[in-house]
Amino acid sequence: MAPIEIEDLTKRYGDLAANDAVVFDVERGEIFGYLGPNGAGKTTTIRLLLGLIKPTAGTATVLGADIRDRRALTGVKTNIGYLPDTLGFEERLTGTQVLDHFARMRGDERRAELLDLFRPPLEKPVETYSSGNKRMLGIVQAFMHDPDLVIMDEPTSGLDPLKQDRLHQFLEAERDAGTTIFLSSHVLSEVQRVCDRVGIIRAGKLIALENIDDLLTQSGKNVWVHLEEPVENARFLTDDMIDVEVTGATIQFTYTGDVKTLLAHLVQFEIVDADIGDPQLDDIFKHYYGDEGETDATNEDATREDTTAEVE
Ligand SMILES: Nc1ncnc2c1ncn2[C@@H]1O[C@H](COP(=O)(O)OP(=O)(O)OP(=O)(O)O)[C@@H](O)[C@H]1O
Repeated sequence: MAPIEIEDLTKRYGDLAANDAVVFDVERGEIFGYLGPNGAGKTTTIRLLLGLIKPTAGTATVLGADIRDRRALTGVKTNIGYLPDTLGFEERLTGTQVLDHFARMRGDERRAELLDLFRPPLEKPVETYSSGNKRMLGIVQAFMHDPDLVIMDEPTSGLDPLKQDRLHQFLEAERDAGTTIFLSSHVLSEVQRVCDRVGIIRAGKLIALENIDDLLTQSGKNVWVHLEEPVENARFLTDDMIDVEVTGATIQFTYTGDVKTLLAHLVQFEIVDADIGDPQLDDIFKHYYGDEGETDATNEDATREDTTAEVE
């Protein structure tokens, strides 16, 4: 059984489907990236998986426990690490006291090793921490009981590039040692770097589920051509060119056909300069989202059902 199996998972807030019949599995020993812009439904899925909110329909299992079965879910939580998007630590406690609290619930056999790596301050109250240091404490908390499955909501938000890099290397090493990692992100370079597979969610619906390498290769080539002078679109453009942008004599597009055919086509024109390259994940993301990349604060005024951010 896969560590996470999601079946038609649905969560409605009034008319809004924050998750709409979402289906996918997260396999053992992979880093799975869950992508989508603000408001797409990523946090909703995570909170459902942790039993912090209840599904309207459908279900999921996490380490074999049905998320609707409170007792079963509590049983497996000792083997799950969770890094919430908003860290709900008791602000007056020191870092050490926060970690002691989680250690009493789930253990802390890797605490020293993780503190050595991520180095959050320990002796001052959490309310005085920078957001980056708070996240470092959260990372220690999420991994210190050596869980089989770690769920992270926007893990690098607030981290400087060096700390991001340290976290990415750490996640890759954990994955190689067999830990399953599910992370949500809208930092596409991060997902492209560390994730093995990716699920893309849009307005509550899963719209892509792919191995990262396949997603990048299937998505064609990014082509940029600068011509001696503008030509008529009808002469230049072919059906294999998508996401086309023409600015004067410069044409940019994604080419979904065979590269040899493209080159044979291009030589008919007076080309000043050209570049043909592999797409990046952000190009693919733009393709899926179009102009909606900046969604979608829909229903922000709806009544919030639950604001708990910490695993019980
Ligand atoms: N408790 C709630 N009550 C009403 N609407 C909610 C509630 N929680 C989330 N929503 C709505 O559900 C949708 C999905 O929200 P969600 O937080 O899952 O998105 P997200 O992809 O995690 O976004 P972000 O990247 O901004 O964290 C949004 O439209 C949001 O306003």
